[in-house]
Amino acid sequence: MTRTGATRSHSAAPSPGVSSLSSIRPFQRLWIALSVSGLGQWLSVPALTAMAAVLTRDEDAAARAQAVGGVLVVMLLPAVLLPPLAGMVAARLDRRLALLIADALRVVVIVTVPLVDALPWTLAAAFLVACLTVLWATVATTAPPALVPEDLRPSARRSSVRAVCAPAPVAALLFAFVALIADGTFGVADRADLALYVTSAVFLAATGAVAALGELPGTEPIAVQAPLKVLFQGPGGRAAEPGDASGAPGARGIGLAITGASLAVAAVVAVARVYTGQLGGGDAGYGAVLTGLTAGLGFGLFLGPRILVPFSRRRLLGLAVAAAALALVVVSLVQNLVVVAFVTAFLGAAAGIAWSTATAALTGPDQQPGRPGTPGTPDAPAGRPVAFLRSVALVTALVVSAAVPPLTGVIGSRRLDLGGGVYDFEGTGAALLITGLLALLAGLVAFRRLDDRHGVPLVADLRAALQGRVYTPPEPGAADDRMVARRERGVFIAFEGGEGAGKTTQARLAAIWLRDHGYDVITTQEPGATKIGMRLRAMLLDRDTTGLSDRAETLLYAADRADHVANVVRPAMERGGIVVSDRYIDSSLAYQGFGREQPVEDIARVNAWATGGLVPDLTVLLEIPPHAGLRRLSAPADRMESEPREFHERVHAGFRALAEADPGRYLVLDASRPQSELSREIQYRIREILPDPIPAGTEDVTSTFPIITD
Ligand SMILES: Nc1ncnc2c1ncn2[C@@H]1O[C@H](COP(=O)(O)OP(=O)(O)O)[C@@H](O)[C@H]1O
Ligand SMILES: Cc1cn([C@H]2C[C@H](O)[C@@H](COP(=O)(O)OP(=O)(O)O)O2)c(=O)[nH]c1=O
Repeated sequence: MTRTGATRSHSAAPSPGVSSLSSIRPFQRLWIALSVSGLGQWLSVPALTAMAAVLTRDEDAAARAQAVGGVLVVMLLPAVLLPPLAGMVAARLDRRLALLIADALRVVVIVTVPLVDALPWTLAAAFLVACLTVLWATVATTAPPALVPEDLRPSARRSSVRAVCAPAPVAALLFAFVALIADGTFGVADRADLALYVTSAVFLAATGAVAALGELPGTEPIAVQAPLKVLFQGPGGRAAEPGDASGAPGARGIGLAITGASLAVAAVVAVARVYTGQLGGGDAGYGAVLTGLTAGLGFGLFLGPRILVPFSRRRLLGLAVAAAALALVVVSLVQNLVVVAFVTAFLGAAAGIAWSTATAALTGPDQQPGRPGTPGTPDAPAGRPVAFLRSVALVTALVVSAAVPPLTGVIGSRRLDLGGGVYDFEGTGAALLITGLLALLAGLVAFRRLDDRHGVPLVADLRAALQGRVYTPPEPGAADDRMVARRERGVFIAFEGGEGAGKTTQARLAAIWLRDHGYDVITTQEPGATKIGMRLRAMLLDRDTTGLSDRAETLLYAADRADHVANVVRPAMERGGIVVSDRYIDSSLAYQGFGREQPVEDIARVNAWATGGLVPDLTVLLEIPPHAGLRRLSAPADRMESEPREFHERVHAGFRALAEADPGRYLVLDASRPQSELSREIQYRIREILPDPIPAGTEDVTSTFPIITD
């Protein structure tokens, strides 16, 4: 989640155990069989869509686009709806038998498509192939790990996912090659046949390879998550709550980003066959565009963890989605097949970067699959968030495949009179343009929601990252270095975060810096800034306090806050001071709301009443994983610190959700960074909200004041 941490966490080191995997013969043989089958699986998509296009060749572009879209829809539906059923079937079948059935039946179904030569059967066959693919994929990702020792299973799992996905660009290239041969050999009516026969042959080869395998042990459990359920429940596994406290910080923004990236990728796939036809390319052109897209995706997945290492991963995610969307806009406007193929490759790369960055952000630095230094990290902890993103992508692709082809028909061919000239466009291009703009909107909103460098100029940040460093704002220049004697209303700055995040340290450093510049600064904290507050604090934090109800705890913190605001904060602000508080209302929302699982709105209401609605001008949120923060503390744990890990995880996610709900008021920082860097960023942000400088004449006088250092 945090910038530098997440970046380092999935750097370029090889996955542990890969070299040992290659020495396990049964695993290798299964891997090869799965890769061949994977090739057939990816080849079946362009082959069946091309068949649908051939069968509607005498109809208009909209009808062709809908036939192609129909094939894509029926191929995606099983992937969205059937995984739980496939899991149940796979669990009851011998693993090898399940692979054999899936491969052999796909040989038969696909070979019948050119023989029957009719659209309804093409659609039905596409559906059957997709159902078999779901069954196959369930076994393909769970069978290989059972063949390797326990400690190699995580890398075996990742390796089998690669066997399933990596053949996609090879399949697209093979399709383009086969289409070139078919174009020169067959009549228009039979041009898609060869690709289908080749697909069938690939599945036949896979069947043979599986038949030659030995017994596949079924020790690895099959736990299949239903995509729609995962989508509804969110990455944390619970139904989404206001502010999204589902245990995966920023999940909504990340989900939105993946929606944007999937919109762009799926729109290209949905109209590529018809669009390339309109640009003068046949199936070979279609294959070339798909090759660009899939190779770009693969390259982007590889590049994601390695590109712009010092740059905020969250910013990178938003930017990658925006780049993919802009590429789609270019694809929609440039009516040249070669350019379209290249720009599509760029689109794929941007989407690949978005995917790998999103999964890294959701699974967190400690749970990165393949992270160096964590050999044997099981995929399980990362499984749920990745399943969530997969569901988002699948459902987006399904909606796009169902909606974009009809949209091309609704728009139709048009001529735009631009005064000086005319611009002819087809419904396909216009539908791509609309989807591209939607994806761009998703990317920009996601960027805003996810931005963890609020106030840091993007261009300077990017430039610094290109030079291999993290951008840190400059020291305040002479012109900003003005002093302020007094003003009518003060400034209220709160420091928030979990235990040991460095709130006290940073609040103190900020106060010193402000005092150095002549401000009247009041440092304070919660709970316990007043006499009454001290007594409440003792009650709240003493480990001897047992049986305190959650509501009573909430009210005691609110009582402390009411006293604090009435007797310390408001008087200081009324005399124009700058109040720096170590914790404020957000602590109650995070601890008593998210942590204790009480309704956050109720806590907010009680506290708004207690404080007369006083909200900080700036809240600095210092983020640190709870276990790391708690490790920093040396004193014996108090009543709150001794809460279980899950409590602190909820508090952590709660703080993040609060910041995301009102990004303008927060500065969110990775608290694992060095203290000096953090305080520099805090100073930079505080300067934005400081009162106006006083006239220069007064400055001459105040600049001679002695510096107060604490
Ligand atoms: N950025 C940092 N990096 C490493 N250690 C830090 C950092 N900031 C604070 N610390 C140390 O962590 C401990 C807890 O810091 P503190 O400011 O008391 O946290 P909090 O008030 O959030 O509980 C202290 O020992 C402090 O010196
Ligand atoms: C202000 C506030 C604090 N707390 C908790 C958080 C801390 O565990 C504890 C305050 O302890 P304290 O030692 O002051 O904070 P820190 O450990 O961050 O330096 O009270 C709440 O649960 N609700 C609140 O509203």
